[in-house]
Amino acid sequence: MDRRVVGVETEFGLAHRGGERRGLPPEEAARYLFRPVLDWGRSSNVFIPNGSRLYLDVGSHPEYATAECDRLTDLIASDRAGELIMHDLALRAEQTMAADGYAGTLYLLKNNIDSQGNSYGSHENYLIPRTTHFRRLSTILLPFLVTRQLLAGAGRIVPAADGRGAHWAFSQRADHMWEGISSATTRARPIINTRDEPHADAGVHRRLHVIVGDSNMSETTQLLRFGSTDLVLRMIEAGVPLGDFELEDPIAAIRTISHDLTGTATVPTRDGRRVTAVDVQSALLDRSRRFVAEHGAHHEHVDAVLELWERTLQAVSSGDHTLIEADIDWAIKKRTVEDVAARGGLPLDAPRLTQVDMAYHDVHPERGLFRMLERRGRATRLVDDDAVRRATVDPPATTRASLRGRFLSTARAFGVEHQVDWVQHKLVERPLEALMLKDPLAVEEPRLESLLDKLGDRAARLQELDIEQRAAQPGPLALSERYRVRDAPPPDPPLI
Ligand SMILES: Nc1ncnc2c1ncn2[C@@H]1O[C@H](COP(=O)(O)OP(=O)(O)OP(=O)(O)O)[C@@H](O)[C@H]1O
Ligand SMILES: [Mg+2]
Repeated sequence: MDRRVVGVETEFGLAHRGGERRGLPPEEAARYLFRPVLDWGRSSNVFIPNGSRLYLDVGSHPEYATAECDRLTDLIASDRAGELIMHDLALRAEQTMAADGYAGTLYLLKNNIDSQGNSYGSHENYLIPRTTHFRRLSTILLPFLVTRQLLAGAGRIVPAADGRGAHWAFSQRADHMWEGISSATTRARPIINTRDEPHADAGVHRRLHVIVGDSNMSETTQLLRFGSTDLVLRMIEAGVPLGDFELEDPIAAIRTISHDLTGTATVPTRDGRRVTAVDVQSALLDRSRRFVAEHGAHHEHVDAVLELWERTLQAVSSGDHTLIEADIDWAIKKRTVEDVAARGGLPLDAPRLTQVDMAYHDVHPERGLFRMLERRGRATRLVDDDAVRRATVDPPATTRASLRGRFLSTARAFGVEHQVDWVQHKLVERPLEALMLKDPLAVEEPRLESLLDKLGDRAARLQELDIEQRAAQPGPLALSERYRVRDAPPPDPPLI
């Protein structure tokens, strides 16, 4: 597929530290966090004008699912917009909590393990043709994902246990995966989830649901994570021979690989060989290079993806992590922790270093450690602050999310009851005209226009607000109204 639709869902960790009193438990803090969302959409599961979804399930891990994107930079901007949106909600929650006598600081962490060792996810969704051979997903995609942590792991200090001292791991999620491929998400936590909800034409497409990824802070890590996965999927879809790396035990392998920063630990394949993560990744990189040389680059970042992929494998196999210390999350974090450790003469299991590990994922734009590093030029950027801010209110222009955003904003501007999800657009007063947009790449739809026209003479009466006008509205920017209905023109003066 030349244009692949991708979306990523992020669950955030939440911690409230009280001032004089004890902080609120995360469940309660989460309820405060989502209060403006509930006021705005009368539900804790809402689609917002930038085409994305905000969601709070039972429990304490608020979720943001990006709109469907088909350009990597849109995906990165939309994902980062989610951080800003959550941060904005956190600031408001701090104020309401303080007013209720719970003054304190609310920390929102884009990581995957809390201090109690609970894990929460970062789920990727890729549109793939229904014809994709399932067997190839397990022989190629699964070993790719098991070893992809070298490229896209968020890194973690593992406390001493079972006779092994504190050490670094590539991935936050690896120790929390329990199955290779299955249809359950929560209990079994499979690397690839086979639940079949394509949010598209089920006769033509599937939505591949990948549950194994760590949440990333670094934009370049995101580029490599989504860009390399897309390339591997392209080769699978094109039927390119890719060898067979099917692993004997993917779950044992993902753990072994995560805990070996040298990349030299071997894991058994089904056909009785032993391979390292670098072996698997190098083979797939090599084939990707050949594939791109034969078929051409299908988007403007392909060369950057290949270059960073190669550099990352070199960094792991040579042990020279400085090669990627501004580009790949685990290496950026590791360097920072090592700086702090060296300055204070601290061992790796020092509590201060665990704090640094957590602070790396704090989404607060000033306090968050990753953001600080970025400001100091120690993390490479691909999208600028302005693009991220715009992505909090504007949907990506090249997918159906643009239609969803407009439908939602228009219906709200007229105060008309409506229902929206990834596919559906419905005005409650006109249920029979509900519109299912099954093509995720649709950006024009005459039936949607005529549905909107039923709301009145749009062109004449709706005025689109710019981002500053929206920022001036009360409430979170992401929930601000996109249109204002112009006042009716004043009546003509009476003739005398
Ligand atoms: N056809 C599609 N192909 C690829 N990605 C899609 C497609 N449709 C939607 N997405 C993306 O998939 C993600 C869906 O997230 P969401 O969590 O809301 O859905 P879900 O996984 O079906 O539901 P839940 O997590 O509540 O079980 C979003 O990031 C969205 O952009
Ligand atoms: Mg989901």
